[in-house]
Amino acid sequence: MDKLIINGGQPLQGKVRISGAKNAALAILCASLMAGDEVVLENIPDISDVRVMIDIIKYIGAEVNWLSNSSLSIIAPDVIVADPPCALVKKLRASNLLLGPVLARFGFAKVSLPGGCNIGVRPMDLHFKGLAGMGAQIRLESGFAVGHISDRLKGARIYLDFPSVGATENIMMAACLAEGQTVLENVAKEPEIVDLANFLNCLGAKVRGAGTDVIKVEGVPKLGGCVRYAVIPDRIESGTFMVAAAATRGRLVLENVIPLHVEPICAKLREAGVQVDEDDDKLTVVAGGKLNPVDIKTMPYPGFPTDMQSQMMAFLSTVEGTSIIIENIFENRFQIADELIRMGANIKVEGRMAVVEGVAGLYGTKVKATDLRAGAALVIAALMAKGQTEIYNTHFIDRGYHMLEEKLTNLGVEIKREHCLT
Ligand SMILES: CC(=O)N[C@H]1[C@@H](OP(=O)(O)OP(=O)(O)OC[C@H]2O[C@@H](n3ccc(=O)[nH]c3=O)[C@H](O)[C@@H]2O)O[C@H](CO)[C@@H](O)[C@@H]1O
Ligand SMILES: C=C(OP(=O)(O)O)C(=O)O
Repeated sequence: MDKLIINGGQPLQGKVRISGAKNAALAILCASLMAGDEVVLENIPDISDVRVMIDIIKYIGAEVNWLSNSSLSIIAPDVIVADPPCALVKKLRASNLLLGPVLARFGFAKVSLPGGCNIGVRPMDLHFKGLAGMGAQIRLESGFAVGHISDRLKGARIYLDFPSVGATENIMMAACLAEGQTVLENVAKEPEIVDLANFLNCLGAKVRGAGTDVIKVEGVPKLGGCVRYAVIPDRIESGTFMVAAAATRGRLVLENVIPLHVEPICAKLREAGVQVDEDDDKLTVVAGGKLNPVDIKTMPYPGFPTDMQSQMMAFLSTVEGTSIIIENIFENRFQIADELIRMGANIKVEGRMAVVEGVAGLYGTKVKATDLRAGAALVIAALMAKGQTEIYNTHFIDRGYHMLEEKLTNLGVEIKREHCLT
């Protein structure tokens, strides 16, 4: 176990380069199992979720080699081990994305129900409904999702009751190898879905409409390889640094960003009185003077992302006035409030609503991350706080932030990591 020790109170100043998107990279790693030839992926973040996913796909039989600290070569096998070990699968949420590709390519899959952060109930009913709609026999057996297909999946019309990111991805991937056309309605529109669709098309799939409510996939018998595919920048890492700059009343230039993907975050920061300027793949965030409280409701993209809610809560805890946050996606994402309260914040949680009364400042103390974004929020709180903060459970933060300490050190932060027993 490690802890992060941060001496706060300084505005963030300087430039930071954003890494590749965790959620796009994880889905694309799963999709690589469907490739008939070598795939070279670039802009892959070297974070613990990616490392675990690589271990899983290697176990399944893929040959995976790092070509640099952010690029990988993958050669998927013809014969696989279709039941990766539960201990690995349970380490991350995105392992649920193995089901569609493995089933579609190899006809059988047995994948433990995924693990990941405890941010709420995370069923897979929509994934199962979609795959079953294409002719797969899917059942839940002692904590495993087990799927069979007798020949090839069959294209179908599938309506999602909720635009689930994972269900959209799983069904879209499987549909690439189905016979005939699949029409997926009420799908998720997140940028990671578009990135995955672009990658699949690079392998020879025929996916249209990603990024809209309806995705149409014309199935092909097999997919090829891809000489080079660069994953999009991480919009949640971008948002985290933007909010950290605002929270510390700093001045930060973010490089390797797609401004459109962070528009919901830019909009809320501007509403709070933070200056956000866009220029191609760069964003400049400048905060100072009096800021305004804002209300936030998390929604599927292009709404405000649930993965940025905790970081905004940390920021708003020192903005004078009352901010209201409504969490519509994951019911346990307010666990962070207790830790912020330890640091002096004034937050009341009532079901899916949190009321944040801005205080003059936070103070450093010992706190623990309860999930990945709660960890990011505590880092932001620590950057603002007077004195020293020790953040425990850093393994959550390591799931999703590439070189966090190095990046913050370059921005003038005093931060170090120490091994600890708890
Ligand atoms: C690896 C990855 O990409 N993770 C992201 C993905 O998670 P994930 O793909 O798990 O999130 P979903 O979009 O599927 O979940 C959203 C909501 O749908 C519900 N649901 C989902 C599937 C299902 O079969 N049945 C069902 O009821 C969930 O309980 C949740 O309330 O999207 C979330 C929502 O933007 C993000 O917070 C996660 O960072
Ligand atoms: C919830 C998240 O990820 P996952 O779905 O991988 O748990 C996240 O990235 O904030």
